[in-house]
Amino acid sequence: MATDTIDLIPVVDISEFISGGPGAGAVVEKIRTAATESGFFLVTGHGVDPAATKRLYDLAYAFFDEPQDWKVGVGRGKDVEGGVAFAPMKEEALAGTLGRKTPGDLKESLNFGPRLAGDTWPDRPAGLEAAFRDYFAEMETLARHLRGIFCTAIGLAPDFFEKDFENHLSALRVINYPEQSEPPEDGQLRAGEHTDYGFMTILRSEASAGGLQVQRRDGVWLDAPNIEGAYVVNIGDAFMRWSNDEWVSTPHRVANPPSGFHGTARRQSIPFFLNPSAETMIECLPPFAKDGAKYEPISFADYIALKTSQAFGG
Ligand SMILES: O=C(O)CCC(=O)C(=O)O
Ligand SMILES: [Fe+2]
Repeated sequence: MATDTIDLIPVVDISEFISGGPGAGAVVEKIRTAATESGFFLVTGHGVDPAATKRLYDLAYAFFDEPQDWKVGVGRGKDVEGGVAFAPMKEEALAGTLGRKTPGDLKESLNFGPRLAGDTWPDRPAGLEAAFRDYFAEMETLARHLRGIFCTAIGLAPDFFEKDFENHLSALRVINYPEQSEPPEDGQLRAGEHTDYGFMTILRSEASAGGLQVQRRDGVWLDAPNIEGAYVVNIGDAFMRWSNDEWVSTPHRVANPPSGFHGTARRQSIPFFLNPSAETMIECLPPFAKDGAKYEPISFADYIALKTSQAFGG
C-alpha cells in the first residue's frame, strides 16, 4: 500500500541541515528513523546541480545508443586509474551476491571511480569523462552532508568519518535497462535481489515500468517512490556492520516491466556507491557498543574481500 511505502521510505528535505537552519534537528530525526527502520529514504533540498545530472544522464544515454560491437570494446582493461569500464548485458547477476544462481541481469552499465581501475575513455560521446567527474564531485558534496547528518543522529562529532573518506574508494555507475523484446528467463530480473556492500548509496532513480523495489521486513516488495529531482539513499552493509546492525542495509532489486507491457520501458539509473578508504577500520561505533560489539574490527579492504568470498563461495 502506498501509505506503507511512504512511511517506510520517507521523503526528507535536507536543506535546513545544510544551511544550519532551525529545522536541522527534524531532518536528523527523520533520517535516523528511516535508517533504522527501512534503511531507505529520499532526499530533496540537497543542492546537487541539476545540470550536472542531466549532462551525465544524456551523455550516458547517447553512449548506450551506440552499437553493441563498439561498446564492448570500451573499458575492459585495468590499467588506468580513474578510467572507464563497460559491463555488457547479462554480465552481472546481483542475486549471486546472496548466493543465489540466476540468469544475468537485464542491464548494461558504465563505471568510474577516480581511484578505481578502468581503461582509456572513449572519444565519443564528447564530454563523457568530464560529465562523470563533475557529477562525482556533486555526489562527494552531498555525501559529506549526509555523513554530517548520520554523525549527528548517532551522537558522534560531525566530522567523525571525514578522515576515512580522504582517499575514498567510491564508484559511480550509470545503468541502462533496455526495452525487453523477449520475455525474461525464469528468475531473471533487471537487477537481482541484493544489498549494497559499502557505506551508503545515493541513487538518481527514474520512474518507469519495471523499477526499483525494496523488501519490507515481512518479505513484501514495495515499489520505491520516484520524485523528479530527489535522490534515493540507502544504507550499505559496511555501515550496517559499523553500527552494530542498528542501521539497516535492506535487500532491493529492479523489477522487469510487466509482461505484455507495450509502452516505453527503457530506464536509466545513476547509483553512486560511497565507500571509505581501503585502510578504514570498520569497528563498532562507540554509541552502539553498550551491549557489546557483534563483530570484530576489520579494514574496509578485508571486509570487501570477505563479502565477495561469501557471495561467490570462494
Ligand atoms: O537501478 C536501480 O534503481 C538500482 C540499482 C541497484 O540497486 C544497484 O546497482 O546496486
Ligand atoms: Fe543496489
